[in-house]
Amino acid sequence: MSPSAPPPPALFLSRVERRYIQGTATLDILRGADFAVWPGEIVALVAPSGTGKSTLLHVAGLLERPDAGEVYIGARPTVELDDSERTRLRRVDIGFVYQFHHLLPEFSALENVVLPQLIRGLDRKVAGQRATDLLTFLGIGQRLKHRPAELSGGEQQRVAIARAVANGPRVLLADEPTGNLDPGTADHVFHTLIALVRASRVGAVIATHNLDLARRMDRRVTIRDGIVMQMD
Ligand SMILES: Nc1ncnc2c1ncn2[C@@H]1O[C@H](COP(=O)(O)OP(=O)(O)OP(=O)(O)O)[C@@H](O)[C@H]1O
Repeated sequence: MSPSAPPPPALFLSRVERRYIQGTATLDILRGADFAVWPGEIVALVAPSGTGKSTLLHVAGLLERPDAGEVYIGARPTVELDDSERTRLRRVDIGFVYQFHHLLPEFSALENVVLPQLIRGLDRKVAGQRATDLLTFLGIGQRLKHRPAELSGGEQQRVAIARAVANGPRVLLADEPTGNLDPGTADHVFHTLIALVRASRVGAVIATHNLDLARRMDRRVTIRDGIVMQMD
């Protein structure tokens, strides 16, 4: 690649197909979906229930293999990689945020953000400093030693966001990240999430039913007949 070549998309799905067999029926959920997300871009994924949002996130996050097509993380094709290489790539390059935070209850906020970095092989001190910086950026620097049960829902979700970006991923995938929060808290968490994505240049896909939040992202896409389409 020449020095002046633009950076590749953070995430690129090329002609992705994914189908499920349910009894005697075949469900063609993704039917040749093309979808690119650029570094620093935040894309809202808004589509009716059952159209394939989670499927798309699972394929993009290397949790499921497509039946056809290719998934690029940065410039790297992933479909032909073996399971251990896909797991490694997932740990380093992809962050996930779910509706329910899935934090480890017996660990503090800080430890929850340190752990994925240790699993990746980072030094404990470096990991601790990065976790502290991230949690401070997200406005919960005063809660580092609290366990999840001692935090509010919004605080828990901010810890989950810090954990998702702790390893400096290229791609952040979020499935209704504020769906479990009251509107005021959701707004605040969303705001900090956006700020973090902008600051870190991660490419983010956020599945949501909340059109108000979707309008505040860079771009909105939907899934229609198994294809990803721009909404506006
Ligand atoms: N592992 C699976 N086996 C069989 N069918 C599946 C599987 N996973 C998903 N499906 C089906 O594929 C379709 C799409 O599911 P998916 O979870 O991607 O939809 P969604 O758009 O995320 O929905 P929601 O907004 O309700 O979460 C659904 O009909 C679902 O039942």
